[in-house]
Amino acid sequence: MKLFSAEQIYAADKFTIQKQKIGSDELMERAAVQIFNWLHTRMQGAQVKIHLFCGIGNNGGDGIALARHLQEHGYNIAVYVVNYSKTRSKDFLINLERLKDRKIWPEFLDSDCELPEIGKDDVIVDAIFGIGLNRNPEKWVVNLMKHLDVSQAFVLSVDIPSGLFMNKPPDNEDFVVKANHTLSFQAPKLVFFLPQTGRFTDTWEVLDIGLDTEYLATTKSEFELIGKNEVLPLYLPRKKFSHKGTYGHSLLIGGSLGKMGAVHLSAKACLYAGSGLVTAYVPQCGTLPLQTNIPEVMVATDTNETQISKIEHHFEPSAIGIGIGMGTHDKTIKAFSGFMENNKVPLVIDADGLNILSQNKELLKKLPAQTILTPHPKELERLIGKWKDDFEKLKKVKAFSKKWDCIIIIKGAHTIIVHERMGYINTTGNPGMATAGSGDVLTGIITGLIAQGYIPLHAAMFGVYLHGRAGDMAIEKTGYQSLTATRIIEAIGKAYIDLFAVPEQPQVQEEK
Ligand SMILES: NC(=O)C1=CN([C@@H]2O[C@H](COP(=O)(O)OP(=O)(O)OC[C@H]3O[C@@H](n4cnc5c(N)ncnc54)[C@H](O)[C@@H]3O)[C@@H](O)[C@H]2O)[C@H](O)CC1
Ligand SMILES: [K+]
Repeated sequence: MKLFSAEQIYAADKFTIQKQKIGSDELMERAAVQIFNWLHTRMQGAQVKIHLFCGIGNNGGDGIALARHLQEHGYNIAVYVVNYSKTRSKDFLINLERLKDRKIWPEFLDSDCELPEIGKDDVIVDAIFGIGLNRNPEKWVVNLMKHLDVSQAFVLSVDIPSGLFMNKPPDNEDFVVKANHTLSFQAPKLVFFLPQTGRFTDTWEVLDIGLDTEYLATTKSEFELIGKNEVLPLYLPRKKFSHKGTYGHSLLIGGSLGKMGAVHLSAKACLYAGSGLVTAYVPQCGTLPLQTNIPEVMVATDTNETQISKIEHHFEPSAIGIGIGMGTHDKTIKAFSGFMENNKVPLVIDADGLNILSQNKELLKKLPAQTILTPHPKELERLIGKWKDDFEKLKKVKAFSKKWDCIIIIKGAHTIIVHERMGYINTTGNPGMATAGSGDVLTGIITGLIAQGYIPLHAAMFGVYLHGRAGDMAIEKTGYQSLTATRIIEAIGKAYIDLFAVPEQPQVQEEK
């Protein structure tokens, strides 16, 4: 699913209005009817007080139009116009007139008004600012936002929590309404997925207001959400007449004394993701535990007992994952540099591999095309330098990806896969996955997918999705706290099967 910029949404509006030969107020009406239906389905006419706070632009217009529908269905409403500007939008005014025709008189709020009383069991509709916000709200509007927050009432935001910009974080978190739920028109907004701005709404949902499908399909966005619909077409089925060689030979290089578990987890995940053969290259101390615990994995051993000191392999791997648990011993740095000089095999670099790369930036020139880097935030900072906010971070990562012809997986609550000008945002996964070894599992999965023939970008998208989905399926048994990396691996099979699960149909009772 594409995530559009504010400019693209305005352009889609314009295009739709022309093509469907409708007035702009018709789009507002659709938006209001969709929100009304959402509320009506849940409230079923309940006489809970609904406070509608409406700005003077089109977001406010949505709120005013919604108020009319709620009143027509007998809801207990109070309508306020947050009068922050004299420049009111045309469709706001049309809907204000329609409201007045029904003898509903909103209360006009401005800088010296008294704030309305709101009970904690009431509902607030937040239609103050939408995607048109272009400067910080004035102080009195911020006070109103605080007032909404302390009321503890349920806050339903229209389109986007008021005060959130579409392309930068707020200057102050008090400048934004804290929404319990947001009903967003046509497409989710990028800000819902970034750590600095995603926390302003607990949950969100998209409402279809019938913007032109051709426009939406042909317009290129800079961000896309990755869900089942997006990864299913990437799936490479297993063939009947195939053998283990068909599915590639993965090589995982890493481990050091005390961190051998990382390779263990990566290698196991790689196997579970479907790699035909897996070899782990580890220091000598890793041989016995690996051979004992995962008999399916072959082990090649460094001459050094406790760390990797020279990387050699005597077969042609289909894909290599390197860096997991590897440490940054001088000997290992030398071995890594030597390896990078000569390696042409598709590569996934994680953990200490990334740290070594950050300290030896000349090695970036040696990355094979489309190498996948999987940094967590600290590793990313070492690689690209500091950023001032999430938006600058994304810009810098995109530039880095283009410059070095690599794919970067920014790990987080919503992992983002960056490839040149595109960012693919994952929708699976949960807070339980913030646990030791979870990243090693991801590296193993992605390496195993490349070995099976997925192109690196598809391996990154498919792998990140599968990893998150396995985590989601595993917590059904473990809960968040007890989820471990091993349990994620064990659920990879379930996650694969789930790709093809048909949603359960509601049971229809046969008439007797
Ligand atoms: N296709 C759709 O998604 C549709 C969305 N709709 C709704 O329209 C809003 C966007 O409306 P717009 O009038 O462009 O902007 P806002 O209502 O967000 O802002 C109002 C207005 O106020 C000015 N302004 C901006 N920031 C400030 C500020 N800090 N203080 C004072 N004034 C400010 C600015 O000039 C804006 O014009 C969208 O979110 C949806 O809710 C349509 O209803 C249907 C199609
Ligand atoms: K809003």
